[in-house]
Amino acid sequence: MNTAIIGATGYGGVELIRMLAQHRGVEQIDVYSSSKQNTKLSDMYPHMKDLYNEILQPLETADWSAYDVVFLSTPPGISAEWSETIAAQTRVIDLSGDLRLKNAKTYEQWYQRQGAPESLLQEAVYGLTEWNRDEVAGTSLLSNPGCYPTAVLLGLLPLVDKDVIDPSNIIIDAKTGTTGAGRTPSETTHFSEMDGNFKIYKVNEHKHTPEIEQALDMHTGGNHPVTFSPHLVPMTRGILATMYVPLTDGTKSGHIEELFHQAYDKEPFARIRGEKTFPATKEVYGSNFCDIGWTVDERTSRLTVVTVIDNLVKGASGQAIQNMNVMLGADEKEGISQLPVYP
Ligand SMILES: NC(=O)C1=CN([C@@H]2O[C@H](COP(=O)(O)OP(=O)(O)OC[C@H]3O[C@@H](n4cnc5c(N)ncnc54)[C@H](OP(=O)(O)O)[C@@H]3O)[C@@H](O)[C@H]2O)C=CC1
Ligand SMILES: CC(=O)N[C@@H](CCC(=O)OP(=O)(O)O)C(=O)O
Repeated sequence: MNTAIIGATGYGGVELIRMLAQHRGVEQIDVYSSSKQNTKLSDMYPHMKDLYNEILQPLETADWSAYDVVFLSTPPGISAEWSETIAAQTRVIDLSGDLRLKNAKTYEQWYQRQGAPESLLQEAVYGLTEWNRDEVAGTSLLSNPGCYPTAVLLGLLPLVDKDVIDPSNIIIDAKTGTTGAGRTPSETTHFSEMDGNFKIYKVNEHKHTPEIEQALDMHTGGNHPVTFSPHLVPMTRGILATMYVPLTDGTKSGHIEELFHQAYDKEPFARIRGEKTFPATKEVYGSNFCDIGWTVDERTSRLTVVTVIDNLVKGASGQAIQNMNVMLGADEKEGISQLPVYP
């Protein structure tokens, strides 16, 4: 398999290389850059020295048809511009938010930029692999989910799908490490702003809100806004999402357990930790796992679901490779079955 990465100099790109390099079906990983062409990627990232020696190439002269898959690991707006050209020649996996929202107006409202062409939005398949495997297998234009939506939806979909929670009153409280913001330093994420600090940001304004709602609404058939409060914590990787949801009348905790098992017992990357057994971010660090725990509060009839992922793996590059494997009919676990790094 021949692969190419646009945006290879970013965190998502480097994480793609780490895992593609361990993929037994991948022969070539070419890297493209809009700003650092003709230098070695390992000059920027010395941890790759002598392990990955490819030179960054310019996008303009690429022959995309030479690749089985092209990954776009670029900021919003870039894949809206490039996907059409590349998708005419080969498979595309877009890690940005450009092709996730089916409604261009919703994208424009939340991302405050013009959306991708309508034809691309309709063609792109949303690749939350556990819930969309058949569609993923049949597409050549894949939109990889956002990091927060991956953590949130893997925890909620088994429940909304079977009507055991009230979808009109969902509260999501999620925490992320700073790599979620990419490699470019910013005032919000640099060391002295984050060390020993803990911040809430973009409350009710985060661009992942409509992505979460779109997926939930597809399962409920309704139109239910969610409350979403993201937080930044002083760690490099990881997301822990806590979802507070009212149970519908008569739902018992044993039924919740059964639904998680029904949804995920055969899934290689969704691990059920059980009732009152809560996962921590380090337990999935560097891996493609999403771990899930929960508890029922009988006093309030509320369910608390907790999920953890590594934002750069299951939240981005790992899930992108999982989707690539499904698209190409390879073993879904190939290249991404590393154990978490612990401690
Ligand atoms: N970090 C995370 O946890 C997650 C990230 N994502 C999404 O994945 C994408 C990549 O994220 P991440 O790697 O963290 O971001 P980074 O900021 O670390 O990297 C993005 C890369 O995009 C490239 N780029 C910038 N401008 C252009 C351009 N005009 N044309 C082509 N390439 C360009 C840059 O490389 P160069 O200058 O060399 O071209 C840069 O290295 C983003 O859309 C992000 O939102 C999704 C889920 C989780
Ligand atoms: C810490 C931090 O800033 N995290 C990012 C995570 C979003 C992301 O990377 O996802 P997209 O692919 O949807 O752009 C944020 O909150 O915007």
